[in-house]
Amino acid sequence: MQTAAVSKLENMKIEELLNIYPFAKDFFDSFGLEIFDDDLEKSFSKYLESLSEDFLEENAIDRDSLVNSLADLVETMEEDESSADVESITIYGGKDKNGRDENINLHIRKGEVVCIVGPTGSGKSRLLADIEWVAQKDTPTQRLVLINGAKPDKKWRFSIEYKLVAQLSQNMNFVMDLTVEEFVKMHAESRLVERPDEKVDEVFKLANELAGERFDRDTQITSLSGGQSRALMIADAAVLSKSPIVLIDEIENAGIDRRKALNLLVKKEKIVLMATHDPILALLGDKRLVIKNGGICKVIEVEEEERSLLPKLQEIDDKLLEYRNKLRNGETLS
Ligand SMILES: Nc1ncnc2c1ncn2[C@@H]1O[C@H](COP(=O)(O)OP(=O)(O)OP(=O)(O)O)[C@@H](O)[C@H]1O
Repeated sequence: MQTAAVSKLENMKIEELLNIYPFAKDFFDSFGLEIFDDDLEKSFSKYLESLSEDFLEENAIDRDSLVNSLADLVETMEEDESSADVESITIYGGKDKNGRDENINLHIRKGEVVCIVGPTGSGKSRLLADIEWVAQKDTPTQRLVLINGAKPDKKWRFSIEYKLVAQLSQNMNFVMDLTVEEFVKMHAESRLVERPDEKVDEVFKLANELAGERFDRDTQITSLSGGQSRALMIADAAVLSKSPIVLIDEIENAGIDRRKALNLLVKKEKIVLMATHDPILALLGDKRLVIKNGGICKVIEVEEEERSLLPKLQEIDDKLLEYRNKLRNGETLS
């Protein structure tokens, strides 16, 4: 708990506190604390002192934990606001592996999907890492990343509470002995979302829509298939994560509905960047960054002409899926 935040609250007049943090009214109500007109001029600490010991005992509360809980709530609400307001990121090019200028100035807006392509070792992960770290010419690439067109607030780089980026990696190794419902609920509670039960329902429903095979709320997470756990992670990131940017490494062959997964993230107004060589995902994206020798060497806007290949690719993909399922079920392919 930050003591500065606590003492700021303690010194604030009740009237000021309710004006700046309207949700404090619900907070007081939930503890049965009534605010009368003559309380408005009191500081929060004076107000707390005016509560009788009997009242505190009856309601099983104490002054310190009231201040701390309100400070926690303020922190969470402020985090919500600041996470919601990332409208864009801008990447100013640095140098490639030979020290040549990257010559790029790339603007990515909320709701955009950007694919990153390039040979092994070309620097795709480095680019994702530069974004995650909000590079300020202080990484091997010397790239500069801006948020909303400006130098980023320190919180994006140095605070653990403000996570700019949610990473979805290929390996979902669950080791916990929990059911799907318990796992998602734990996430919802740790992220202090409002109405956690509704959010848990939403994550579960979406994850099942994305997964090839259905699973139940009481399925153990350790027994989910690769596709099911990936679907659960994507739904979880879309609904519960406050991070405005989602970075995904390859999701091909994960047995999930990739189009729905992307649509879901876009609908939640996230910026999505993914390293992928899956042609369907590449065509579903808005642009494609081509990486060579550590630098972005080309930006391809996905045009209608290229995108018109999608139905054909989808058909091939469905066919492959059908064969894969046949193999899975022990059938022959002829
Ligand atoms: N512009 C650069 N200047 C210096 N080093 C760089 C640059 N870009 C990338 N590198 C370094 O090159 C190495 C390979 O990069 P990276 O791991 O990002 O490649 P990749 O495309 O993700 O590879 P893979 O497809 O195999 O995962 C890393 O050590 C990375 O830090």
